[in-house]
Amino acid sequence: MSSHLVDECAAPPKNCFRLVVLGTARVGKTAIVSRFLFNQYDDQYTPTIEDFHRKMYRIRGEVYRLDILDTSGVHPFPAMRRLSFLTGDLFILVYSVDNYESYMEVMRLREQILESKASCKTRTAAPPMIIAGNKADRPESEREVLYDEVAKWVSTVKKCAFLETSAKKNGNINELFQTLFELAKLPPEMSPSLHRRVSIGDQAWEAAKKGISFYPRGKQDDNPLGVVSPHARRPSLRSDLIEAEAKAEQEQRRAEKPSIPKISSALSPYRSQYRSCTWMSLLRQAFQGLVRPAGGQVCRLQVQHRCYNAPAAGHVQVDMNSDTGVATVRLNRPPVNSLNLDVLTELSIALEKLETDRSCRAMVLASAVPGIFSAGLDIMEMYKSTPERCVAFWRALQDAWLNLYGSRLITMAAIEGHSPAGGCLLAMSCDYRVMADGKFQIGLNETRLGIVAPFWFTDVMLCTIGHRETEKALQLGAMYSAQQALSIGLVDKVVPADQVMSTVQTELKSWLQIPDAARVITKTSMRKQVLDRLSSQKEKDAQFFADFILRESVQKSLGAYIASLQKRKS
Ligand SMILES: CCCCC/C=C\C/C=C\CCC/C=C/C(=O)SCCNC(=O)CCNC(=O)[C@H](O)C(C)(C)COP(=O)(O)OP(=O)(O)OC[C@H]1O[C@@H](n2cnc3c(N)ncnc32)[C@H](O)[C@@H]1OP(=O)(O)O
Repeated sequence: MSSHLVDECAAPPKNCFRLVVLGTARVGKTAIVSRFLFNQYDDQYTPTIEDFHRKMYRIRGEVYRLDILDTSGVHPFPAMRRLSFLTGDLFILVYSVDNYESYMEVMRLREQILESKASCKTRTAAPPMIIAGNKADRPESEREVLYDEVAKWVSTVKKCAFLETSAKKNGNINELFQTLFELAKLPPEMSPSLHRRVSIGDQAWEAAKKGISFYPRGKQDDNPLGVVSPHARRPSLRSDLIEAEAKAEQEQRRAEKPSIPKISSALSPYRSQYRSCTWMSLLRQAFQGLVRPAGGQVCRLQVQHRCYNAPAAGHVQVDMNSDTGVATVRLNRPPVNSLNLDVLTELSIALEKLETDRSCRAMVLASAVPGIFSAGLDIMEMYKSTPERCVAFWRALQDAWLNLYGSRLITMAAIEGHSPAGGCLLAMSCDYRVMADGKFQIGLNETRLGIVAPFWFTDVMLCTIGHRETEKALQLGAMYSAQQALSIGLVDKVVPADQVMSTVQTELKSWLQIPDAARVITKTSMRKQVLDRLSSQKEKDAQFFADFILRESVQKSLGAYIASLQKRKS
């Protein structure tokens, strides 16, 4: 039976909750989830990338839905991680009693969740959380985290509980969920021991779905049921938004005060602040703490992004060919694909998703806008902006670049148009570049705008064309034709515009013949130093960018450059 039938008895928004499970690798997050859902334990360790589960309940005549996000402890996917903070209603933070560092990570995670929630002023400033000290079955001699130390810390923090657990021995798993559900004021029957686990097709569940009594009269309501949806998929951004709105409306109707505005109306005053403001951009701004709710009222933003065929994904289109394992990612922000906060966020999330998609081996970065690859960073993000916005924007760029340059995938740029500055950075960060011959230009032209290419732009160019060419290119802010770019090694192949894509596909064939593991190790070892240089100083770099770009002299140069672009047009 398919999962949509489970959803036939859809839970009302007020009864839908998202539980996010976080912690470092190998602490037993998936084992806890597996005990909770299936009462199973698997001794084999397989790193989780991100798993989504859904459990439906029928409790006292009402339907409830619990979505569970089992997150990765291994991979650094910052955009996905921040989204999980934003969309979670309740959290389990897991450490392992034999690993002190994993406990430290739990403390950091709690801070990050609170920071993220506070920044978008969601209804729950401190969401309910429980700390699970897992692997409590380990011998005392291996213990690195003392029970008393954690208990003492947890007693000082709000809306937080603590239990030691053993997913292996099924120790305290029921209690863990029961305590969390109590803390979150959810029905206690949601915990494993307080409802009957049934499967789809079970007569009791089918009867409950139809609202008829399977049991003798009056008995059904006393028998809470829980069913795991076998094919649950993460909801799209749009359906999450619709649901979040419905939930907020419902709550507004239920509670006479305080009134909770519709999300759209709560956020609408902010739409006018930004050009082409989409829901994705509102998510992004909330994500970065830039959206404040209207009129001092509270609103809840519970959204999720799915990159494949997500109807709400506007600026980055992903087309995954599962036969070949090749994804095509197209920038789609007319007129010139300038990279603003939204585009960079969408790009980051798309890249993270592809990175975790085991069927994906290669990615072609291209444009959906004719005649342009990307005009680079959106100058309007840097002109007359605020320090907070500048930092948020720069962090988004850093994340997108780290995801692209550090990707395990074969990455190829199909440059079918102009590619200045940030556009050139994206192209250079791929493994291979094919450019259309003709009038199009590519290069790092920052000095012409009166700004300076950051050290990591420079590093990538150095790795691509060497020291001497980079020195000249950067000082002059040189823009090259495709043929000139080919001659200095800035691109790998130049072909007529209508053959760029087919040439990329042909080139890909030989790259795909190389065993992935060997290729990835080689790529990683060659790029590590450059990636580490930025990773180790991201915050400093973001602050430095904001300070630099907001200097009066730099703003003046940017203003003049914008005017020159407009003049050239007229
Ligand atoms: C020791 C000190 C170290 C300090 C270092 C610290 C920190 C680093 C600080 C700063 C680093 C910043 C790094 C910056 C990177 C960048 O990417 S900056 C962006 C550079 N991009 C450009 O210069 C491209 C400019 N655009 C063009 O040249 C052309 O538009 C084109 C891409 C060749 C396309 O030409 P065409 O097809 O003719 O289109 P139009 O020129 O008519 O443009 C259409 C509209 O789009 C607007 N636009 C163009 N580019 C951008 C852009 N990048 N951002 C925003 N808007 C852009 C253009 O103005 C037109 O708008 P209107 O229709 O007139 O409204």
